[in-house]
Amino acid sequence: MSTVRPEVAPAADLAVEQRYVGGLYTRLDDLRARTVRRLEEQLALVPHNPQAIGEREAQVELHTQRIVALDAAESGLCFGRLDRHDADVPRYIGRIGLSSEDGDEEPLLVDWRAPAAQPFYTATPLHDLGVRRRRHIRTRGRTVVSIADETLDLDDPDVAERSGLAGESVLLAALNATRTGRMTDIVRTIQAEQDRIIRADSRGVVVVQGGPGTGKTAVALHRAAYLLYTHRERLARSGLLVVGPTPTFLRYIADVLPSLGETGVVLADLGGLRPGLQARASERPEVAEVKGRLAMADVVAAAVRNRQAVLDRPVELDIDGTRLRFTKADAARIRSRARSASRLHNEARPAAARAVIDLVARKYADKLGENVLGEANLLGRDDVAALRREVAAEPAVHRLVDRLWPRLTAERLLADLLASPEQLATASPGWSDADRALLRRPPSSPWTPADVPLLDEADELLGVDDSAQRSATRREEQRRLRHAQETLDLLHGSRSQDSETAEESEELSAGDLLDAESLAERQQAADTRSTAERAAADRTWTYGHVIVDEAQELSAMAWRLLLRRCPTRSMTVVGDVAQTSSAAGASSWAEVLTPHVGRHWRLEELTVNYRTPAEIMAVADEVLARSGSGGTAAQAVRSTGERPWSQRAPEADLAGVVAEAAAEFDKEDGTLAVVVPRRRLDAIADAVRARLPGAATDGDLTTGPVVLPPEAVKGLEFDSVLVADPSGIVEEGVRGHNDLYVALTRATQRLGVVHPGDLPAALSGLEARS
Ligand SMILES: Nc1ncnc2c1ncn2[C@@H]1O[C@H](COP(=O)(O)OP(=O)(O)OP(=O)(O)O)[C@@H](O)[C@H]1O
Repeated sequence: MSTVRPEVAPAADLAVEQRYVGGLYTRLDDLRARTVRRLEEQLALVPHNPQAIGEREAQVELHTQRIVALDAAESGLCFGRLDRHDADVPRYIGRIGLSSEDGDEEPLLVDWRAPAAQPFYTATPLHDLGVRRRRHIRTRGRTVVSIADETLDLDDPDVAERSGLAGESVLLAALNATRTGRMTDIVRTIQAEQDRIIRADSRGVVVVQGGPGTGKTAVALHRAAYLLYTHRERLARSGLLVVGPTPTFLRYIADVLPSLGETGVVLADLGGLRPGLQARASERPEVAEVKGRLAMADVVAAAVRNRQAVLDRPVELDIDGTRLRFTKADAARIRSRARSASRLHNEARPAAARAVIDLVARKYADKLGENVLGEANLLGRDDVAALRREVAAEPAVHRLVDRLWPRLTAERLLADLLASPEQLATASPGWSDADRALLRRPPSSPWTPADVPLLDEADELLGVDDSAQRSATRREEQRRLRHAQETLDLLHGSRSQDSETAEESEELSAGDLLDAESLAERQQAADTRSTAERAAADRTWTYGHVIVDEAQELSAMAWRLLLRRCPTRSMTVVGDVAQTSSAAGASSWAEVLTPHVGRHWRLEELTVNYRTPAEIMAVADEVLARSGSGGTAAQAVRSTGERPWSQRAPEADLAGVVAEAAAEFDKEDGTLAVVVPRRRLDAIADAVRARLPGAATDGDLTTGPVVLPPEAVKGLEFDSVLVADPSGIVEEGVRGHNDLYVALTRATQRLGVVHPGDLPAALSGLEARS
């Protein structure tokens, strides 16, 4: 399957394609120059009212985006050509669509996402979709450097030998290329099984299951670009969210969408999904597992309820010398009045405050107007109203309201809950002490990614007490209205004084067309942030489409958060249940998704591994078979002829041997990762750094070798991978075999394993070296 058979076209063809591609670049330059001119014109405008400012901003945004897209198309503008049975002119496929100036029916270049481009990815000799020949055009800068042709003709004797991979030689060249530490796009070589998923209907939840290296991330990102192209208007308004496992992973994939000309997408990891918070602290996997359980939704809800008018003993109040008693039964009355006012805690607070004041005022009036003869209260209605005002101004009553119905933020609620054994116990009836103990933490501990869904859950129940905000908004509206009226009065006044001729008085003035209200509306400052910026800053934003990568790692609570962000359930979920490392993650898609979307999801599978050579996959498959995860490996698409090896090192020398092996790998081209059990991270990183001073333990993969624990290499890939202490990785992880499987499958070229003790039986396929 992996033989590279160049399908080179004659040199004359190269000249033909160079002429055509040259023409495309001329057109691109022309369009760019025109767009720059339009942008400059807009920037030179001096808008005189807020509406014009808004319009100008929109135009500036439009032209800027267009320039960004045109610039992104520069590299590899055109990469394909289709010759069809029933058309005389060839169809060229590229990164963007370009039409000819005189509006010819056949565009100069068809955007890879357009339906007309699909046969480039999916036509086969058996289903040729009207295509006679598919040509892959490779360019460097603006120069065509090679052409590879595939004839889709069943009578062609070459066809029978082919592997079924579209553009095999071009694909294999891309797969063999050394890596840079940043993911690149695959528009030139998308394969048919990937294309089907990229273009799948946007409605509903699509789950893409596939072994390591099958292109799940690549497919997810190209699908994002495809959906933005196909549903541009809708998604421009509602936004698209891509969720990945770690900040390092997000940095790794960050260039792909911009290289496809798309910049308006929100990329976030779980810890970054709460606006204004970067939850980056780490915690033990057992703790994250407990926090991720669905039952935590009940715990958070109970924690909120337990902060609502719960008294363990009566409160004595002193109002102007009069002593009053506020009982547990009184608190219960407040609770039911406030809860019937709003489901949301903070929104119910004004009702709680009113109920407390009413009740205290009544007790006060009863006491003051007590009739010793046992007859009706001596106070009249006005007296009672005056007492109510007095009670409402009383600091002791304010303190009582704060105690009975505190204004709560999600952060405060959760910090209090996790720091208080009593609050935890009341909020989690039926839980084991051991699980509760896992949740406990000191009050000012930093937030972890697993806290983010809990904070979000709390926000859903707390809401905001926006009464202060509402009255500020009302005041601001009134101010604008007054100002608008004054403006109109001024205009009107000046006209009546100045208009001397009948003709002038016939002219329409602003006051004729506008009333104060609509002028005030126009004067509202336009929100000039892009959709992505607004979405990223708003916790309650709901996206038009959500893409989740490495989705097998998400806990049930994280799913709840994401599904709230996507009420339409238009989602693409990609992952591999055989690579789950977190205890809270998934072992089957049905188990994860059924509680949230029932059976309304469909499964797509990817079966070909584009990353890992067959020699390495043979070893990794053995680990997978023993992991009991039930995952299925993907078929490796190429082999390198280089066998992965193992080397034994005495425990005392482990770090040194690993450093030496790393230095050896580092002589090869491309990127290098050393994957180690977390507990050995510092020692091995120090040894590797002593040998290779550029080595890092953080997530910048572009600067040199990295030493990382298995959970940090999820989703990434490197030319060379060195795994240290495989048994340590298996023992340390909650799903240790999965972690080892992930580590082994990161390599695109070579793999070595250094082991202090016996080699795990699953790795016996490695070539032992001394
Ligand atoms: N059609 C393709 N053409 C060229 N390269 C491809 C293609 N499909 C996948 N690749 C490359 O294969 C590698 C693996 O892809 P990707 O990271 O998307 O796989 P994955 O399924 O997400 O892997 P994992 O589950 O291990 O994280 C990447 O370098 C990607 O660019």
